[in-house]
Parts: sequence; C-alpha cells; structure tokens
Amino acid sequence: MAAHNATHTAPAVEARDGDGIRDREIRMEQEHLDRVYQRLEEKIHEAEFLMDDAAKRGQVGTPGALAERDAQVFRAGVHLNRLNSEFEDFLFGRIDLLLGKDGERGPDGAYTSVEPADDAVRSDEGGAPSAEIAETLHIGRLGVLDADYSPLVIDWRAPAAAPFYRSTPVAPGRVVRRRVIRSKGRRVLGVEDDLLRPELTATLDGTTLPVVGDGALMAALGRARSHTMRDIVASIQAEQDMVIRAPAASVTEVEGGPGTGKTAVALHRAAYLLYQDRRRYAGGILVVSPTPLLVAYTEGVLPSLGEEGQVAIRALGSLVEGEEAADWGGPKAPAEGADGEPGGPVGGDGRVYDEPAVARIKGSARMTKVLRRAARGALERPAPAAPGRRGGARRRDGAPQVRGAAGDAAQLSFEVAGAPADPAPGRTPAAEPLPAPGRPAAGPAAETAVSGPGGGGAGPVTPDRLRVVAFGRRVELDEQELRRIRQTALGGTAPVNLLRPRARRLLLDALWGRSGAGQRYTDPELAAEARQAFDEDITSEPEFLEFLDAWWPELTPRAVLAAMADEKRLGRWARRILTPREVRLLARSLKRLGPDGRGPLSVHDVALLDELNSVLGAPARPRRREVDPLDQLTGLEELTTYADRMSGGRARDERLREEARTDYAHVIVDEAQDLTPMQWRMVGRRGRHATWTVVGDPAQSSWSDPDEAAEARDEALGNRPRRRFTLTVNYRNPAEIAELAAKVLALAMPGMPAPEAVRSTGVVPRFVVAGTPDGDRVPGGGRGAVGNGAPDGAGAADLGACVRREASRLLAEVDGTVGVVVAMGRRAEARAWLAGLGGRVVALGSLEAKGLEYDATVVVSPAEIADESPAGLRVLYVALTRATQRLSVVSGERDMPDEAGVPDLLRD
Ligand SMILES: Nc1ncnc2c1ncn2[C@@H]1O[C@H](COP(=O)(O)OP(=O)(O)OP(=O)(O)O)[C@@H](O)[C@H]1O
Repeated sequence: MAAHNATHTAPAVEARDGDGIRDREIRMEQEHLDRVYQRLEEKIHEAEFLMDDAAKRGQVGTPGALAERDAQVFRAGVHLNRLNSEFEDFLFGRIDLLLGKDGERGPDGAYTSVEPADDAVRSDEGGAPSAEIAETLHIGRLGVLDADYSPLVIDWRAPAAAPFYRSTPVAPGRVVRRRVIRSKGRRVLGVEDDLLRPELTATLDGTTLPVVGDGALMAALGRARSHTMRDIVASIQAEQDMVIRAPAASVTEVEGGPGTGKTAVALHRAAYLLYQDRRRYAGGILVVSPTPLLVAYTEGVLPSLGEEGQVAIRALGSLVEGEEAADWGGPKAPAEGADGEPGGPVGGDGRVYDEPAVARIKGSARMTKVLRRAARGALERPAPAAPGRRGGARRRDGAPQVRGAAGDAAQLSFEVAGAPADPAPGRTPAAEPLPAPGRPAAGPAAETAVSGPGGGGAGPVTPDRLRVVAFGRRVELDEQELRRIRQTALGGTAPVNLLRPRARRLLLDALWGRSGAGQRYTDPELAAEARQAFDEDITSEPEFLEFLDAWWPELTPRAVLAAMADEKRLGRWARRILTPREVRLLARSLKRLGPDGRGPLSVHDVALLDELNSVLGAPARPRRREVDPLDQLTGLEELTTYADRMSGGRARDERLREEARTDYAHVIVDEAQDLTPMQWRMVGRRGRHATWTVVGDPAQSSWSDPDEAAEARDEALGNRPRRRFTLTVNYRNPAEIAELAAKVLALAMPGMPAPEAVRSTGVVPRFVVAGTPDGDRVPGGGRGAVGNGAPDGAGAADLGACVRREASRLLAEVDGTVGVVVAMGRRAEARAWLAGLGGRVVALGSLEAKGLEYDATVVVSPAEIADESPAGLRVLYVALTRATQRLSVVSGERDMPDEAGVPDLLRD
C-alpha cells in the first residue's frame, strides 16, 4: 500500500483491545448521542412553543404584533426545520484534548487555545510522559448547547472543531485522540480512533484512554459508491481543511490531481462560508459545475451538511436564465438523426453536442468580436430570395401596405420599402412616387402609408427608405442616408438594444433637417417649439413605430445566433477573425436554430447567448403587475391575512431575486480547467463583486488551448489577490489504477506529478481485447494484466459484446456502480450494449465522465478516446481515473494491444 501524507496514522497498538472495549466505547457514545437527541427534542418543543405563541400574538391584531408574529414564525420555522432534518450521522466526531495553554474558553464553551499548557504533560519517574484529558469535544453537523450552555456538540465549522481535522502526529496540538463515530439516526454503529500522541499515556477520568478500530478514512474510502456523492465531513484531511477554512477574501485557487477531493472540498467550503458569515453569503453562493451529471451527482452534499437552498449549483449549460443546453443530462432536443458531420444537427440520441472542432471555435475568445459585429450587423435583415413588387401599396415581399391615421398638428406620409441588406453594386432602389399632399401648402398635410411588418419567420426585412410628407414637402431618407444614421447611432460600445432611442433621435434630426422647416423660424424658441411638435407628430404615428421596429428591431440573443447561421453574413462579421473553414463549421452548427432562433442549444451556445445578452442589453420595459388568474375570473382579490400576504410577498421577492440573480457574493468553479474563454466570460459576469474559490486540474483539461483559457480566467478573476493550494493525495483510485493512469499523464503532460494514492486493493487493471474469445484469456499477463493476443478484426458487434461481458463481470464483483466510458461518438451505441443490465451500470461519453466516480469502470478503446480531440490524452486520463476499486480496459483494433492485451497508449 502506498504511504500517504494524510493525517490519520496507525494508532498505538498497545492501546487496542478486543470487542469488549469496542462495545463499551460504543455504549458510551450512544449515551452521549441520547443526551444530544434529548436536548434536540427540547429545542423542537421550544420552537413549536414559539410558533404557537406567535400565532396567538397574531390574534391581537395590531400591525406591530402582526409583524412580530411573522418574524417569530419565520425564525421558529427555520429552526424547527433544521432540527427536524433527518441526519444520517448527526454526530460523527470526537476529540480528547490536553489542557489549553491559556485556559480560556470561547463562546461555545470550548478552550480556545490550540497549544497545550506547559504542564499538561507530566514525566513519570521512569521518564514516560503521561497526561490527563482536560476536555472532550463531540463534533457534529450542527452545534448543540446543553441547558447550562456547555457544548454537547460543536458545529464542524466552528473554530473549536478545527483540531479534529487539522491535527497530525507531527503537529498534534492539544489533540490526544481523534475518534470518528459512525451513527445512523439515533443509533451509534461504531467508532474508529486515531492516536495523535502515541508516546503519551493518557487517562480520562482516571482510566487509560482506549483506542479502537483501524482508522475512519480507510473505512470511508472502501465503501461502495452510489450515483450520488457523499459528504466527507467525518474524515476531512488536514490539507483539505486548510482549503475549506481559508479566509473568504479574494481568490482561493486549488489544484490537485484526480480524486484529491477538489469537488468535495469546494462543497464543504460553501457550507463553511455560510457558517462563518451567513448574512453575507446566504443565497449568494454559486457553484459552477461542467455538466448536469456532475450537478446531479453532487447536489446532495450540501443538504447533508445542513445547507439547503442557500447555494445555487448550476451546470455551465444552465447559467443563463431561461435557457438550458440540451446536452448530456440536460433536456433532450427533439432528435432529428445524426448526419455524422461536425456541427450538424441534433444527434440521434436527442442530445446536442458540438464536435471538438466546433466547440473550439465557439469557446474561443475570438468569438467576442464576432458576436459584437453580428449583434450590430443583425439589425439589417435581408429580404427573402424572391422579391415581389415594392413600394407604393406593396412591400417587395408582398405584404400589404397599412394605412394609418394622420397626426393632429401635421399630417405625415411614410413609405417604407424592404430591400436587401447588401444591395448589388449599382442597384438603385426603386420606389413608387408618393401621392401629392392632400392639403394646401399653408399647413403640413399628407396621408400616411407604411408597409406592415411580416414576411418570413425572421421578422420584417430592413426598410431602405423613409418618406415623409410634412409641411407640404416631401422629405425622404434614402438607403444611404439611413445606413449613415445607423452607423452614427452604433458608434461606441453601448448595448445595441439600448441605442434605439438614439437612432430614433438621429432619424428625426435628419428628417427635420431635410424638411427645411428650421430655416423658417428666426426665433429660436419658436423653432424649438415647432421642432417639438414635429417630433411628437411623427413619433405618435404607429406607422413610424412600425418603421422603427423594422429598421431597428429589438434583437434577442437567439435571433442574432440564428442570423449567424447564414454563412455569407457570418463570413462578413468574422472577417479576419475566423478562417473560412471555421465560418463554415460555425454557420452549419447554428443551423440547428430555426430562422426565429428557436431550437436546441449546445453547452457552448449558452455562453454565446450570454455574451450576446450583454452586447445587446435588455431594453427597459414597463413593469407588469402579476395577476392572479383567479382574480381575473372573479374580479376580487382573495381574502388573506396580513401574515399570509407578508409571507407570500416574501416568497415572491425571494423568487424574483433568485430569478434575477446574476451577481453572487461567492463563486465556486469546479473543474475550472475545462472552462473555455467564452465560459469564463459568462461565469465572470456572475461574480463581478464576488470572492472566488476555483478548483481544477490542468492535467484533466479537455480544452485545447490552455493559454487562451488562462487569459480569460485572469480577466474573470480580476486582479484580486490569490491564495494557492495544492492537494496531493488521491483518495479515489487504488494505487494499482493510479499507476496505470500515471502513464497517460506522462504522455499528456510530461513532468506533471501524479497525486499519491492513499490505498491499494491488490487488484490490478484487466486488459481485454474485443473480437477474441473471452474464455481464452491468460491471467497474469504484463503487469498482472489479463490478455489474449491481438484482435482478429474486431467490429462494433465484437466490441459491444466484449464491453457487455466486462460490465456484467464487474457488476458481479462490486456492490456499487459500474461506469462504461466510451468515445463521445459511441454514446448511443454503448447504451444499447448495456441494455437490460440494470441501474447500477451507466454508459458515458468520455467528456461526461468528468468529476464522476464508480466502484468499477470499463474504459473502451483508449485510442478512440485519445484521438477524438486535441486534448484527447487528457480526456483519456480522466476516463482512467474514475474507478474506486476495479478497472477494465477494452481494446479495439485501433488500440494496437500487445500479446497481454495492453493497448499501445498504456504500455511503458
Ligand atoms: N477526506 C476524505 N475522506 C473520505 N473520502 C474522501 C476524502 N477526500 C476525498 N474523498 C473521496 O474521494 C473521492 C474523490 O473526491 P472528489 O471527487 O472530490 O475529487 P476530485 O479532486 O474532485 O476528483 P476529479 O478531479 O477526478 O474530479 C470522493 O469519493 C470523495 O468522497
């Protein structure tokens, strides 16, 4: 077994005893747990009394009493909820401590000093050191004080609990013995001790301190895995505890290889921060995970730590309000059948997944500029391919002309004719002449005529002419002038949708200028009045608003993405930024969206939408009152009590706050190595004023350009000071599996140290070759492998049969889960291979395996996984490091296995 530098050491052997001592110790802990539950019950009664009392106060009826009642009900409700929670192991730890140096106690009743008093340890006559235990603390998920305020349980996040995690035999501080208590509900099942001062003869209440068990960490690591992650609160290791309790200020960066507990630590840190400063962090912590699968796997951890609903755990594809990527684990898109080409439509399994070449384009920081240009360019909408008659009473797309009412002070005439955004050189826009003004030149007179919106799913085409008859004169803004106005309005970097008022003003300026009306007034005040009336008349015409809607449409991010599916237009926007091939791939992939922008999104599309959201800006909207459908029916407001209304209002406020939240107090990024530059920009927008915890492993990155991503990461994190930590111990993989994975690490990132595995199972990985008879395998091939020679032209059927056999074998060997990891392109196939084997086995694409773990894994064709993308070797490293107990590697033809079945990539 590999040595490890974690804190749990082999306890002092002489202190061990048989089952008699164990049973006695369990009994003692049971008595303590009974006391804790008795106290909890008292607290529950207290809370219930409070609620009851508060309800009575409500009957008094004064507003002050009602508000007080609300506050009490709220507080008592929260309290009751927490106390009633079913904890699997409410109490899980205990430390026995020497007397503290200064003998002072903190608010929780525990001694505050970390170091022992000078006279805490005596030397007996023979020179053997001995000591009396001065303090015993029990550690649990919540703090519980006795009626006399002495601590029955210390919250695991309290400073007094830190020595439970931090003490090592090298620096034990005051801790003599650390005990992990295994309990379920109200029953203590077992205890596991570590002795941190084995040289000491310690006594508690006059009897020698016994030591029981083989160490809690190993017991925790050996447990079968389910489809959800467990908390590690009972066995957090010292180097992990340093991260969890790191001060929240600035940026905490954590690196560590597979299985070093990065995800676990990040989640425990969220719980710790809430404990430390609930006011600051409540509801304001965002945890970003790469996939919905990882979200589902981890989302039970915080509730198990007593923190429910305070922390938002979101997959990268779900960060934009109202949008969700139809990728793995996310909602399925309606399947259209895969066409096998990069960036093609939806895959056969209804999932939207961008091929690496497309993902690389969409994730690149270069997209920032392309999107900015696209958002401006998409204001112009080309006409449909076959133009109809234009001008006069008809638009060129054939939509009927609309006649509107004339204004009061001035009658105006508009004509709007659609035209392509990019007219062929030399084309002169033709328009029918407008009817002559219907009134004498003494006053402004005209009739109104404007083409209506419509024409194709993409909305109206861009009008290329605006004609107004005002003050008896025809005023016209032609295509060139309109374009000039648009360019002027677009100057600067303000969000496009917010520039509409500016564009409107520039249009009016131009019309006013052309009308020559300004010159008629020598008195500036009269001129200003006339101008105001002119503006009001024009802008009160619905036709003018229609023109504006068509000429400066309010753009949605999806509409802009859809516009980018036009390769020609995209080519213009991406000039000198993307290569023609990239333009082709990108446009092709965006064809998944219809002309109106509707359609399934990939996880990378979501980051593009978020960027567009900020480039476009949301126009201010009049607030709409929320109407209860019942009110609409009855016309009556439902009768509610003051408190009901208050709590309803509170719930609604909370919901609105949650929905609108884009800025968090703390952002935790898991698997940070995988964020593309565009995703960093998206996440960065959610933590502009936040402190950060960023955990990741560069060796597991599936992004092909780490330098570009690092730049975007720096930008998102800003110049806040950073505190760096490295985790070095692999708690997931046994040494036998870690050793094999290290070979791929050496290829993927030469010189990168692999984390040290903390345990060994004695079971070496199995190597199996598809297309060879299963029964012929010879145990004990290279490195203990099992192999049976080269493949005999293994096809997909052979591969499938072989994988199924391996999965069945592993299901019989382990109690928990089995993960079968294949190249992304084989996901649907792999699911079919495993059909009928039950819920313990899962098929995963290599990118989906990120962050997950299984009792056993089957890694299918390392060569296929490695060849799938430029980051393929790192992706393979991820696949090989998912197992907690057993690993089988199945090779196909491409893997070039040797006679022992070991594929080329995994040989020395
Ligand atoms: N101190 C600990 N006590 C018990 N189990 C632990 C401890 N630390 C980590 N583990 C376990 O090790 C496994 C790996 O942890 P985790 O998934 O957090 O690692 P990771 O560094 O995020 O891995 P990866 O980079 O591969 O995603 C989990 O099963 C976790 O519960």
